[in-house]
Amino acid sequence: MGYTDQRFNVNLSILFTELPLLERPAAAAAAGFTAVELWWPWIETPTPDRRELDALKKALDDAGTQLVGLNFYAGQLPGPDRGALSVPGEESERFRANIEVAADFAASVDCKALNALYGNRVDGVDPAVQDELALENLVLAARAADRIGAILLIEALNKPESPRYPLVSAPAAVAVVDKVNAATGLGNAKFLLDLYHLSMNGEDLPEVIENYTAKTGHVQIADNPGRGAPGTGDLDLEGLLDRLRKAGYEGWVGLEYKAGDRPSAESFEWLPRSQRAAN
Ligand SMILES: O=C(O)C(=O)CO
Repeated sequence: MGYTDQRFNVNLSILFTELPLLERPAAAAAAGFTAVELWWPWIETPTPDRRELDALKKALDDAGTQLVGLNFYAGQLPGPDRGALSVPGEESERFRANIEVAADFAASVDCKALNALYGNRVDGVDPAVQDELALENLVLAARAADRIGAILLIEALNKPESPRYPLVSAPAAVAVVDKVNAATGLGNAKFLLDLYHLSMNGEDLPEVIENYTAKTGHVQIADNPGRGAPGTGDLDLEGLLDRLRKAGYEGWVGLEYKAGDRPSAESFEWLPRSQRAAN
């Protein structure tokens, strides 16, 4: 048990961001990793030029890295936004325009998990209206994911850092997972269980693992406080990952932490090099 048994991947939207996007896959590979994940890399546009998509695919292929998770377009993230799909008007339209583009890109690199951030509450808009729009858009996203044999992830964030995001607990995110599956009948919507966000919310992590592992499609980690590498905070991440494994989780564990005051390549000392390549 312990870190030895896990399949780690590196989040290239939070680690290696000191490098241009197209250099990050090779940097992760040089650090010993074979799997990576990304937030939507083109925050200004849900529909980048074909050449940009091809260049990213080439960078992933040339580095020998497998993309194992991709966020749909989520507005300005990093930035004030936390998704677009529940935000009426232009942002929802941008999310819709992104669905097939993101799914086709994921298919082109054999990526099997698409993460759909829900979006912030908007002043003056009835939350029920936002939730209705969200369900419509999530159903479209789940169908697109299904078309390419992928799962659709729904993530809980943390309230202190995302005060306008409505899914700030595991039960809230899982309730949306259940609604999407009930609406599509596809069963491919899953919970993205991020131990950092949930611990920031003060949730009982062993209880969350016990209750929701069966509905979990992806896991992400960072230590708390600080969102740094394992060992920089107080979380028993090794013990929590053991619990997840015992509860039946065999999927990816995304390293979604900040390197801090050092180059990203120096932030993996907690994980022996021999355990970085996915098996
Ligand atoms: O914004 C974040 O913190 C995320 O985890 C996005 O996936």
